Amino acid sequence: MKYLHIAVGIIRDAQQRIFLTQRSADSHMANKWEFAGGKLESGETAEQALKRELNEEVGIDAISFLPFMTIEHQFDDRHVTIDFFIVEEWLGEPYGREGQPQRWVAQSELVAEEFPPANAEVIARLKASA
Ligand SMILES: Nc1nc2c([nH]c(=O)n2[C@H]2C[C@H](O)[C@@H](COP(=O)(O)OP(=O)(O)OP(=O)(O)O)O2)c(=O)[nH]1
Ligand SMILES: [Mg+2]
Repeated sequence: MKYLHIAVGIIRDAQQRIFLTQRSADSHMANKWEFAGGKLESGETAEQALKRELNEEVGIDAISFLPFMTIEHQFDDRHVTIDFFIVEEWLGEPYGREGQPQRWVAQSELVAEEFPPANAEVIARLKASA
């Protein structure tokens, strides 16, 4: 079993819209929509990984972010711990820097089925507070 620690950013603008990107067709959870982020590298904190991944994947420099929740999820082939952060201040304009499709969605209109199953509780909490 693989054990992975992931840091992801829920990028939210002043109109309460959230920035999503689509996972590639050849990745785990292929074609699902996600919050940008990825695996912690050795020696990194979740916050450091978050900043690095947001720069690599969506081209922004995160200025301030707050922990939102941590989820443990068992997939068939891996166990993941995901630290979700709300990101509300950044430099630059987010875009799919690795060529991945992107979109902004109103927080109240997020659809849980579009995301990996690990995200269900996070989506429910975001919608409940929208
Ligand atoms: N980024 C992200 N990953 C998620 C979310 N929900 C969820 O279950 N995951 C899972 C999918 C993957 O198994 C893992 C994230 O790994 P990743 O493939 O993005 O890792 P990475 O960016 O470091 O990519 P790589 O270097 O392995 O290509 O977490 C989410 O909302 N965002
Ligand atoms: Mg990633």
